Amino acid sequence: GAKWTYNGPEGEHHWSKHYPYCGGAFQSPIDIKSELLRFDPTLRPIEIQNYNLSPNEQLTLGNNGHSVQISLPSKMHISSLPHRYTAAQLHFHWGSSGRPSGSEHTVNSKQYAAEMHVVHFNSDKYPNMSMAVDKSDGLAVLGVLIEVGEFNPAFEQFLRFINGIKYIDQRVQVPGFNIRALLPARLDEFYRYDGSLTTPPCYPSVLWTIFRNHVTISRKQFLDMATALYSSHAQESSPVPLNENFRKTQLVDSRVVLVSFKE
Ligand SMILES: NS(=O)(=O)c1cc(-c2ccccc2)cc(-c2ccccc2)c1
Ligand SMILES: [Zn+2]
Repeated sequence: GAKWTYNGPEGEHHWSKHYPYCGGAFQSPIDIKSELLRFDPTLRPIEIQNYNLSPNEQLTLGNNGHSVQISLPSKMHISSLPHRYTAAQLHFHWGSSGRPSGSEHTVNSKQYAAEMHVVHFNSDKYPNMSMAVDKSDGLAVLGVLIEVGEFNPAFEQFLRFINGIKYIDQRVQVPGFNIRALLPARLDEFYRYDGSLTTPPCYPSVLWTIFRNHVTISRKQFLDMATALYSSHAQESSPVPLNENFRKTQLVDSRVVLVSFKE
């Protein structure tokens, strides 16, 4: 995509020059602070369909220069929201080998090692992702906070291929696996707020669901993700490591964060 980075002259403080929404309201990520929270008894558990993919299905694992992403089949969707939200892709944000804190959302100022985003679009109202991406009810993203701890076999299903996508625009096909296994056990405990894409063009089009409980990956798995990738092309003489790909937390203004749990 167009040139933007997380640091330097095209870093996040300059995004709004080419992407005006990045300087606007309803921006993500945010620091989820206790004093912002309001329990909402009407929040239903997240219900997902067709996340358990067969190994006979192929998924595209790619390096887009800003993150590692996995394309998702359109049979995967969220069925518990007011409209059907169909899966498009999932990707990650992480720190670096020297700084194992690279989540985008923080909880009472605690930053996690990394964060996964599963991006869906409102397929009831829009024919495809491109038509949905800039509409206020266009996208629903599931956010999972990631800590370093126990080894996570589900993450291994794609991490074992990561050396095939070291450089920008490289892609490999990987066998399908149970994407549900990447999520925490409890899909009924989450934070909910209206926000935006956390990358340019920063459209305020995202219904955010951040699960309360984090998942863990091992230190080696974290290092694989945080040190394997470059945002430069394969033949470039000076490779540019792809890490610290998280946006800083944004102003909440008068937004409230709803929670589905009481204590
Ligand atoms: N972080 S995010 O969830 O807000 C996000 C969503 C989408 C997104 C994806 C499909 C449709 C619509 C929006 C793309 C990115 C992205 C990450 C790295 C590089 C470029 C773009 C990030
Ligand atoms: Zn993201």
